[in-house]
Formats: sequence, C-alpha cells, structure tokens
Amino acid sequence: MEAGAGAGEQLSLGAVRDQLIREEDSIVFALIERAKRPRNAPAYSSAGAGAGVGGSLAEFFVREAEVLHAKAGHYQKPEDVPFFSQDLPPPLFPTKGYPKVLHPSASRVCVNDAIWKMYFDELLQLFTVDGDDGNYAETVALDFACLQAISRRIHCGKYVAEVKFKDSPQDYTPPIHAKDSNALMNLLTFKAVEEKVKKRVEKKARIFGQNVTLEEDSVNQQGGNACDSECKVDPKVLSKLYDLWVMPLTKDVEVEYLLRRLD
Ligand SMILES: O=C(O)C(=O)C[C@]1(C(=O)O)C=C[C@@H](O)C=C1
Repeated sequence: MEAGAGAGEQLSLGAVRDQLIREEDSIVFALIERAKRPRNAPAYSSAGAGAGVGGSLAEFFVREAEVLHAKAGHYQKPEDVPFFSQDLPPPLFPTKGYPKVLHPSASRVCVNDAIWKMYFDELLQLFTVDGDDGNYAETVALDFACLQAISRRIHCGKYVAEVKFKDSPQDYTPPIHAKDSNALMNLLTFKAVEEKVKKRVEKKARIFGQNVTLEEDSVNQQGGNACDSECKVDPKVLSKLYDLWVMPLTKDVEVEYLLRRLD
C-alpha cells in the first residue's frame, strides 16, 4: 500500500479504495501491452521445454523472475505475493520497512493459485488474438506483468478488510468467532460500489486503449468514445475480468483475512 493510503496509522476506506483505483490503471495497461502479441500457445506448453526444465516457458519465466525480484527486495509488503513462494531468496539489498497496519496472519492469505488458473485458462483467450509470432520470451514477460498487477490488486483486499473491521468491530466480531464466511461476505459486499468499479475499468480500457492520432477530425481525442472494436483491448473484457474474477477474489481475500483477524 502506498504512503498515504495504508502507510499511516489512519488507514481509511476512502484511501484504500483510491489505491484500488490506481491499481486499475496498472491492470489495464498490462493487458494492453500483452495484447500486442498473439496468443503464442507454445509458451504455455511443457512439450518443448529444454533439458532440466519441467514446466512451460511461462512457468519457468515467472519462477526465475520471482527469484530476481526477491533478491532485489520485492515481496516484503502484504499485497506483493509471489506465485512460487517456496525457497525464494532473501533480499540482497537493504529494504525500507513498511508500517505494520495488518494482523500478522495477513502473510498467510494468498489466492495466487486461483489467479494463475483464471489467467491462463480463461482470461488470455478473451483478450489475445489466436496466432503464433514466435516472440515467446517477450510474451511471457508481458504475462508476468499482468499476473503481478492482478495479484497485487486482489491482495490489497487485506487492507480493505482491515479498515472494515476497524470501522465496525461490533458487526464483524460475531461472524469471525462463528467462522461464518457467508455472513462476512454479505457484510463486506457493496453492490453499488462494484457496479461503479466495472463501469470505470471499462471506460479506462476505452480511453487508454484508443489509437491517438493528430488528425483534426478525430472524434476520439475530442472526448468521444473510441469504437470498442478499435480499442487495443475490448473494454468489455475489463468489466468482465472485474465482475467474474478480480472482485470475487478480492472478496475471498477479505474473508480469509477476517477469519484470521482475531487469532
Ligand atoms: O470497496 C470495497 O468495499 C471493497 O471491498 C472492494 C470491492 C472490489 O473488489 O472492488 C469488493 C467488494 C465490494 O463489494 C466492493 C468493492
């Protein structure tokens, strides 16, 4: 969480939501970047893996990239969660500590397996065109950026849950003691907020993904909407991503965090 949102003692729902809004930009841009390349299916198959490499190029790349990131000091914050956490090395450079505003069990909350499955089994097919241009290394680097951005946003749910608990401990304590996940899910759900989030990410995809030209009569740069078929990523894919996966998984993170909040 950035300074000002989660850094101070007064973590507020408004500040955490502002951070979630900022994370949307990272997700939209990461998808736009990945959409430059076609699907490139061989990057996801273990069939062509070199000697000593068990999985696909995508898995190899993420594992190796996370080792480098960990050495550089990444994964110290509760929202930065690696996909392959086993045996990650410690940072080789000094890292600046972050304010401990969450319950210590926050570090055990992780939904990256579900994010991994969703990304490769469902999402990729929705925003990349069928094809193979051979740029596999670049492709998996772009996948890694998408995965990181999505994971970070979803694990910010730990802060959302902490604020909600602090704001109304009297509402959250009974279902936490009763381990009632459904009651917690109902308490933390705001349908009206979810509708706005979906509309906003769709609009961001429409604005960030349009082609910018210098032609005077360009409708798009005068505030009009780019035609969705001309956008680099179909804006509807963004609202679907949030509706079906990002917000539900954020809420799963919130519930998992709350269930441990009084341990
Ligand atoms: O803003 C909140 O209150 C959240 O919990 C975050 C979020 C989301 O993922 O965007 C999730 C659940 C709510 O129903 C609304 C939005």
